Amino acid sequence: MGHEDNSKGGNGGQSSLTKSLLLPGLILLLLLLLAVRRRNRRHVTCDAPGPPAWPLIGSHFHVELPLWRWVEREGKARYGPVIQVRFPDHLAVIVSGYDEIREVFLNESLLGRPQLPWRKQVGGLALSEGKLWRAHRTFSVRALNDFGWGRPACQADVAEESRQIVQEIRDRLPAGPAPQLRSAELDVGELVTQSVSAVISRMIFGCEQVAYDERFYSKLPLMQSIEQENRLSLAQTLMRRLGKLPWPLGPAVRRLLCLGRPEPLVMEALRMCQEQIDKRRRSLRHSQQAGGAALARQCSRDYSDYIEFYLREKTNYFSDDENDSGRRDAAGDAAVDEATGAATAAETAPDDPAAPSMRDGRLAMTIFDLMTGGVDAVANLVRWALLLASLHPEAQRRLREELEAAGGDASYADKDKLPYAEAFLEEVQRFVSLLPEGVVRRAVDSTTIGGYRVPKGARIIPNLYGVHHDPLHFPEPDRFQPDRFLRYGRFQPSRHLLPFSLGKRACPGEALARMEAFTLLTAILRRFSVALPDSEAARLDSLLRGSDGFVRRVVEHRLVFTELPQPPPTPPTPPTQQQQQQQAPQFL
Ligand code: HEM
Repeated sequence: MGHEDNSKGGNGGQSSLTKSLLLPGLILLLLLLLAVRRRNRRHVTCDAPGPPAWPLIGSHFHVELPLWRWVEREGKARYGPVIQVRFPDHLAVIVSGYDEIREVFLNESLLGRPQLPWRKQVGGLALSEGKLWRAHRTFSVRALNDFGWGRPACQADVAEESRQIVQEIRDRLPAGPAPQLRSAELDVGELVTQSVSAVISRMIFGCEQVAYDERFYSKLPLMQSIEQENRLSLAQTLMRRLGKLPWPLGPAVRRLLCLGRPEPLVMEALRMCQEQIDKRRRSLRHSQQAGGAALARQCSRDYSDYIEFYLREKTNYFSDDENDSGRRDAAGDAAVDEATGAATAAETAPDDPAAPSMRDGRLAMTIFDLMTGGVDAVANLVRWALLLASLHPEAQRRLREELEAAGGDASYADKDKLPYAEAFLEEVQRFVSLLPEGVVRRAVDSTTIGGYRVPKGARIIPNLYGVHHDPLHFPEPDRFQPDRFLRYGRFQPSRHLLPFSLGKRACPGEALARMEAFTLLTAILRRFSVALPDSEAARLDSLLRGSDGFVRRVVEHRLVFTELPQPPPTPPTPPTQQQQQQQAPQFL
């Protein structure tokens, strides 16, 4: 009995313990459920259709990368023009219809970009947001527009570059007996990239160009960060998610995985850029000491370069509290200071506008963005245009006839006389869609797209390839047909073609890109015919597929370049009266 009583007493003790724990447990659970409900109410969830999503791994196994290919192959037909895809560390919304993409580009709540922890506070153009982005954007667009980028003076620079590339190609052709046309199989990819990068580096750094260095152009932050983002493995996205956990776990994971610091390659690129900025600053100072005359002698152009503009105008554009929130990301700042050798604000004499400051680090980031944005896309546009010209001899013939009819050395200023050349390049942009997913945006506030709710923080991917290949707007979209951009013999652009996007975040380099691509392509095709050699024809499918990067790069290939009979050489255009009268600018 005593034993029974004891055991009863023991069970009774356990059950009273259970009872006393049950009530607080239930209350805790109830509170948790209420908190989750409140949170869900506060946080808008996306109601767009999409593939199934599983806890932690999201829709990882239901989609393929790059997303635009998956959307075109099956996603669009199954889920429609707005699709949500959940990844372990973020929600992506892929938008394919023209009306919906237009809505994205013009929506103020979708002006953000996915944020890399270290990049947030160091500015740059392409991946910053808020006030910081606005300040850099206003500054850069002003520099691009008002200081001659895309204007006649700058056109002369590009024309000079196109003469040089033509000469380089000629030099690579074997000498032959006089009446026979000289011909050779060449890969001109690097020549084109060098030309484009020479133009843009002269515009940014002035006359002292940065020597061509492939690392500098292929590994720059804009490309690198976006491409890395697009290629993250499941394990990497899971790590990212762990890094978002609350203190102390999240910060510990971030520190362990070095998530808050720029890549060593980015640091190297920043350092290279800072060296150029310092060099330019010194030369401008010397030129000012010599009364501006030295610069005028040294450079034959009449527009400012980007750094010159920065040194002269920065106080008008940037204030000390330009940070979005006033918070500074210590790890990011320190890393960029270290990379660029820039002094912190405290070390900088406030009344010395030429002294290095933290903003030099930001200038370096913006320059990277302009150079990577500028070089890779434009060089690939010209290379795609040459490849497509080689596959369409009839288009090539019409283009050349038009160039001959417009006069031996017709330039970009004569483009109204060259509607077929413009239509040809427009069709290259459509057919290839160089940035098939544009540049990813981020919702800075909850909003809607095509009537679907989209929460703050979601990444928005505009499927530009999909719009450019929509049979509703471009019949037989997989046929290369420049004539679709001609009407009664005149160039007729289409509003459904959006290679440079629209609205406040649209590509700031559009005018320059169009001018460069047009000038280089017409200069090359005026002097040479291009054809695909048999050795390359065997892998035509992979050539037409291109690479699956952020920019659809042309894969390496050779074309047969045959020199055409030369028109008589025309002397270089003398400087205009306005150009001669223009005073050497004052800086520093
Ligand atoms: C064929 C050539 C080019 C194409 C197809 C292209 C396309 C684009 C697109 C689609 C965007 C994204 C806009 C958005 O999010 O709405 C963009 C942004 C950008 N592009 Fe271009 N681009 C080209 C050439 C250039 C050139 C020559 C430069 C530099 C001079 C440049 C610099 C930039 C920069 C800095 C951004 C980021 C702008 C921002 O976020 O505010 N691009 N480009």
